[in-house]
Formats: sequence, structure tokens, C-alpha cells
Amino acid sequence: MGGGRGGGGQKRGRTQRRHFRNHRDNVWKKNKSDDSTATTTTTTTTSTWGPFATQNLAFENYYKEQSIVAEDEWDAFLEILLKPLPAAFRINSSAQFFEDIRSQLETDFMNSLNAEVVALILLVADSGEADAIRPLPWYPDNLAWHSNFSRMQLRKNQTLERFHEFLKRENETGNITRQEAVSMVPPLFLDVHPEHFLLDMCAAPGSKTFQLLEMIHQSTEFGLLPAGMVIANDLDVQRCNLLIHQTKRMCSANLIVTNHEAQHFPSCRVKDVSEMETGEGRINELMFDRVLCDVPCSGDGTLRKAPDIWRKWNAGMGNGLHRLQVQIAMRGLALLKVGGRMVYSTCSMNPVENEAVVAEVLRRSGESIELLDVSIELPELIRRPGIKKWKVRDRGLWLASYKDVPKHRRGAIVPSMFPSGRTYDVETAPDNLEEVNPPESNQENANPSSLEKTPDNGNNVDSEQGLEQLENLATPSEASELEVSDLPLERCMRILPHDQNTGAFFIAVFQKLSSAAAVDTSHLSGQLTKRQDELPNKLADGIIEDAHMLEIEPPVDDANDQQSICSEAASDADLADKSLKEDTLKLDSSGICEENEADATETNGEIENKSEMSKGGKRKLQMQGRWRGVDPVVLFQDEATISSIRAFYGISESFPFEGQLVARNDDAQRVKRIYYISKSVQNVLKLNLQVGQQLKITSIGLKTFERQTSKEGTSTKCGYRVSSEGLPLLLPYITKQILYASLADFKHLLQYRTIKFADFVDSKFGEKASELMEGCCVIVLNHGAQASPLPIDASTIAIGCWKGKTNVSAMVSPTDSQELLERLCVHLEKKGNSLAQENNHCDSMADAEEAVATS
Ligand SMILES: C[S@@+](CC[C@H](N)C(=O)[O-])C[C@H]1O[C@@H](n2cnc3c(N)ncnc32)[C@H](O)[C@@H]1O
Repeated sequence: MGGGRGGGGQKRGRTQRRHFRNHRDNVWKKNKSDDSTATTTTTTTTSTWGPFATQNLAFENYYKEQSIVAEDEWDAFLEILLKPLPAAFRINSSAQFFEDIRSQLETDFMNSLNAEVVALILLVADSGEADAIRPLPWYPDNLAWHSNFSRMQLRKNQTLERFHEFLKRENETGNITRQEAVSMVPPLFLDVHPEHFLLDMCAAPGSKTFQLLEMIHQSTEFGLLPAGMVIANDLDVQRCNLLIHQTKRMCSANLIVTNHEAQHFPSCRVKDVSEMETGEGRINELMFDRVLCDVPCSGDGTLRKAPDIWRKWNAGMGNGLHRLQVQIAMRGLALLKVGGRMVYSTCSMNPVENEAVVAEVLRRSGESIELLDVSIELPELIRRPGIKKWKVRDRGLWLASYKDVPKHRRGAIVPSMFPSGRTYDVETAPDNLEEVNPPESNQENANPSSLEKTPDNGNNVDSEQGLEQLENLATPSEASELEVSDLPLERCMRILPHDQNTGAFFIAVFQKLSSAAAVDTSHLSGQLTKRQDELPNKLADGIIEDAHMLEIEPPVDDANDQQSICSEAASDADLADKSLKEDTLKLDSSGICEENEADATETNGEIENKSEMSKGGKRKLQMQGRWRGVDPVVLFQDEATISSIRAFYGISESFPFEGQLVARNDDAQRVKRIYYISKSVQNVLKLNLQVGQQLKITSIGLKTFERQTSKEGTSTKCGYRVSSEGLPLLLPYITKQILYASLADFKHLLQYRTIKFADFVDSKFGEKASELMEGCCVIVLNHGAQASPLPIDASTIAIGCWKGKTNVSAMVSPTDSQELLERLCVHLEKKGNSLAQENNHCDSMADAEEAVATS
């Protein structure tokens, strides 16, 4: 296995360790004295000392017993879990200015922040690192960065304000994504190519989906699109909105967002792409080249950024998720092409959610899959091998083998949770354990709502008072030897917090070798039959709705509520700026729901399309499903609208090259938006959204045009403006309503937003602007007064504007205007600045910011 072990942890000195113990003791004492009811537990949220408990003896006991770190590393491991997580972020490699952003970090920020490090010495010293910011060594091309400041420090410290503002702005405009460092790892092991069809099974809030989109778009020629696509799925509709917001910043026409239970992700039909040209493609089941299976988990790898987990953690959390995780992974493998790769990952350290799932997947799949040894990939990433022996803890008992599981717990604790995965005859179960350990004697595996009510909160069954008593029960079963897996689980990767100052993560990489059926899993089906009458009522509604389709579901008492799982994602949710989040919800849900009501009625279980009927069948219905959640995506070809738009902008015949423009209406009369969908997406949609098909789509396509009326409400020749997301794609094909502005005028438009024709610095430009047709136009920056029309390429800088009766207004949000001004400043400076005289741009940055702020 590649990668070093435990560098950081072993270096810690004794003094630090002592300091750490004292600190923990203080927190512990303070919490106890502040909360009179919590006599045997650290649990409190009312302490004046700090908002959260930072100790959970059940957690410590559990992981010590599982030997996930060596004994002499234990203090270092715990110590780092108490430290806030340093911030990390990625540069979007398909953003227009990504190289400028990278060099701004490599030079400007690295120098200035490191120079200020003296002032910040306390902050930085606390992390044990010398640099204020540094690129993550294992991430390709210096595109991911680690900053030694936690998000709280960034928010609170004035010295860091400029850097913080930079991060906020670039995140908002999609140039960077703030993301926990370890969470960036799984997509890197997928070996994605631009032509790949990818499935992200549990995708919200979407930081990894964003990475996958970047990967397929990376080497695509300007103005063209990759042949591949991403289907990003999540069970939770609200979180799908976050996912849509996150991925919208990527401006991709190669994405479909769906809302399914991953374990029942539907089989889609698709035409054989190689035969598509002839129009005779055979219809096959859609299989994916790559699958990302970043499953819901107990999330204890995110303790550093979500310290509330200290209070909530119990061993039952992982037990309760194990079977769902196996099901999701198995469905992922079923949808994977032969030769394709699937990455299984969690942000949990629990072997029951990690190695046990991988082992079960290997057992069920027999020779048809291989767990890959990827130790030579990303050699700078410090990782540890997966473990081959572990125990299961259930209701205060340590269980070394399934045969030790008391009869009454055999529905909740299944054979696949153990290293050998073997089933034993029920008769061998030690009944007497029920007597020594009656179920109500502790609360592990209890459902979270009942935990909240118990006086000691139930989480710390191993807390000081109860520890001795439980330890008697908690020693590994005398009846059994500890099982050791004979599967190559050392090929899994464990990333631990103290190795490189991160959170914890688990990753396994599979390759599908053949489509052979899974091996016998009847022992598991046996479990199912027994528990079918006990289907959960604690999981998300969707699971219950589809209960007839279930194979195996976690039992009631082991299922975590949706809040306590997926904590990685939950805490990632605040990546999105709140105002933008609200904006997304408005744009995406409300508009969509209106369409739903306006256009669809259900008859005999099928949906009938009113708008289609009202147009006498003229509009060709592209897709429709029974899904009545967020978005039935009523898309259709509206030749009349689309050809009037083409005529107005002089969009050349070669567009839409391989993809398709489709319209979406928000009332029966008028189209509101026009979307562009890539050929790959089109191919999937064609066959999977006809009436009766099941793909539940919440978002699709790249918005290219949007209905817009002039301020005065007067009608214009074309009532559709080019959307900022669609502009880069359309730009090479637009021949009318396009003008080339000098740097001075371009900047003024960004600064002042509206400029009268007579007020442009370049009077000829003002004249030309006045001659445009009223409505939307595109203004391209003409550096250095070249003869127009300019060649359009990836370096072209352009914005959408509105030509009114007397003026031109920029149709760019204030944040985007400010960002673009900043980028112009950096970009032109970097170019050695032959344009310095023409420009004088940087002096006016302050004016610009002021103008934007007041506009
Ligand atoms: C660990 S988070 C995923 C994080 C995401 N991959 C990212 O990088 O941003 C797990 C996600 O699984 C979703 N989820 C939970 N149960 C699911 C199921 N049965 N099917 C699909 N998604 C599920 C949750 O809503 C949550 O968003």
C-alpha cells in the first residue's frame, strides 16, 4: 500500500499532549458542572465554556477497540479531532480565469499572508504548520489549496479580510469551490475522461459532482462540448436544490439532476452511441463508465467541522446504515459498464460502514469485480490500508462474530457486518445474553429522538459511571475468536485526520470485470423475509413509499434520522451563499412548480400534457414522467421561438452543432426559457422521459435564453436575452447584436452599469450601440483596439447587455461585475501590461467597487 503512515501524529511532543489532556479535562469538568442533569455525560449545549461537548467516551472506546490507530498515536489522533478544520478550496479548472486565480494565490496571497504570519503567529502556530496557505500536494496542478485558518478565523480576523473576501467572491461566481480537502479525493480515483457517462449516486450538495463536471469539460475545445455526461442523483429534494445551485456555477449542458433512491436507481434505456449517426442505434440499457458512490454515513470523519457529532455519536449510527450502504454500492455496480470504475466512499471511520460494506460487495459479486490496488495513484496523499479485522458493537456488547449475536438482535445485526460475513444457525445464538444485557439497559442503537429524552442522553454508555459495568459486558465475546477477513481489504484507503491535518475519509476503488450475476446472497434474503413486517418508519418518506421494492432495509431502531447522517454534506451546505441559495430556490422550485400545475394533470395514473393539447399537437412533447415532485421538465422543441431568436442574434447554422435547443414554458402561452442540452443528455432523455418512464428529473440543460421585457414594458423584436450561463457557449456563433468595446468603455459598463450612448469614451462605439436593435446585445472587450470583428476564443471576455432607447445597461449581477473588474485587473497585470496606458485600470478599482456597491 502506498503512502506514508502517521507522520504528523508521531511528531507531537509530550508538552502538547499534556496540554491537550488538560484542555479536555477542563472542557469535561466545565460541561459537567454547567449541566446539572448531565451527571454522567459530557453532553451539553448550554455550557458557557463552549457550545459543544468535545468528548464522547463511547466514541473513544469504540475506535480504540477497533485499533484504527496504533496505541502510541491515540493522543495525537484525539488531539487533532479537537482542533478546528483548516479551510480548503479548489480552483475550477474550467473557469475562464483559472490560471489568473492560481497565480494570484501562488504569488500575491502566498506572499502577503505569509508575511503577515508574524501577526497571525498564534493562529498558525496552533495548527502546527508554518505556511498560511499552501497548495495540496496530492491535487493535480496546484488547483486545490489548504489554508491554515478555519472558517471561523477567516470570518473573525481583520488581517484576513481581503483573503476572506476573495474566497467568498470567487466561490460565489464559481471560480473556486470551498470544499473539505479529503472530500476532494474520491473523484480523483475515478480516472474520468471527457467521453465518459458518469453516475453520482448520492450527490448533494454537489461538491464532487462539480469536480466530475470539471473533469469531463477540462480538455474540450472552446465552443464545443464533451461527449460524456453526468447524472447527479440525491434522494432528498431540498438537497437537490443545493446540488442544482452548486452545479449551476459550472454552466454545463451535460448534466441531469435526478431524485431517486440510489439503491433503486432506475435502469435507463439509451441508443447505442456508436450507431447514433445512422439514426439506427440499437436500444441498450444505459450503463455508466464511472460511478461515484459517496453514500450517506454516520459522518464521524467530519468531527472537526461539525463538533456536534461529539454529542450525537453512538455505535448504532454506523450499524443502522450498513445495509443501505451495501444496497447502494450493489446498485452502482449493476449500473457500471464492464471495464468501468466505481469509487465507494464515506466520511466515516467506522469499519462497519467501510470495510464491512466493501467485503460484502466483494462476496456478493464474486469474480465479476475487483477491488483495485491504487497505491501508485496520488502518491503524495497520505493514506493507510483498510483494516481486515474489526468487531461489531451492539447495545453495549462487543461482538466478534455473527454467531455471538443474540437471537433478538439478528434482525438488526447482520452477518455482512462481520469480517467473515458468515451466517450461523440461529440456534447457536447465545440467548442468555438477553438476561445480562436487557435492551433497555443502554441506548446504543436507540433512535435519536428517544436519546434526546433520556436523562444521561444515552450517548455515553461508556461514560465514567457506567464504564466499569459496561466494560464487563463489553469485552469481546469469549465464545469467538476475532474474525479476520481473507479479502484484500488492505487495498481500501483510510485517510486519518492527524496524517495531514484534515478530516477523515474512507475510499475503495472497484473495477467491473464481467457482468456475471452476483453470487448467492440467500443468507441475506433470509434476513429480509424475516424483517419484512418491520420496515422502517424512521427513514425518508420516499423509502416507505417504495417499500414494496425493498430488498432489505434498516430496522426501525437502527435507522438514523436524516439529520444525523450525511453530516459531511450537511456542513457543506453552508458553502453556498445564503442569498444565492434563496435565489436558486425561487428560480428553480417556484417556477418549476407553476409549470407543473399549469401543464400537467393526472389521468389514470399517467400525466397528460395540457400545453401539448392546447397547441393542437404542434409542440412535440419531448418528455414527461409520473414524477410530480420538483420538476416534470416540460421541454419541447418550439421551432418558431427558436428561429426568431436565431434571426435576431444572427446565430449561425452550425449551432447547435451536436446538441439541441429546447424550450420550457411557464404558462400555456409563452416560452420562458430556452435550454441547451448536449447530445449525450439528449440521448438519455429521448428514451427515458416518455410517458410512463420513471426518471425523476429535477434539473437539466444549460439555460441559454430567458424571456425579458424592457424596463418600460415595451415589446422588443426579440423578447429573449442571452443568459450569462449560456453566453460562453453561444459566443462563437453570434453574428448580430454584438459590439466590441475598448477597455475603458467596458470597465465603465461594469462600474456604472448604465451608460448613455453619448457618454461612451469611444464616441464611435456609442454611435454603433445606438444603431443596434432594441433588446439584448453582447459587448466584447477589445484589448488594444484591434480591428473588429475579433476572433472569438477561450480568452474572449464578454458580457450580456441591454440596448435601450437612449443607453446600454450591463446585465450582470453586481457581484459578477465586481469580480470581472477584479479579474481584469489581475489578468491585464499578468499579461505584462502593454495595455497599461490605455487602461489605468487598477487605480479605478476602488471607484469600481464603490459604483457596484451603490448600484
Ligand atoms: C455524504 S452525502 C453526499 C455528499 C456529496 N457526494 C458531495 O460531495 O457533496 C450523502 C447524500 O446521500 C443522500 N442520500 C441519503 N440516502 C440516500 C439514498 N437512499 N439514495 C440517494 N441519496 C441518498 C443524502 O441526502 C446526502 O445528500
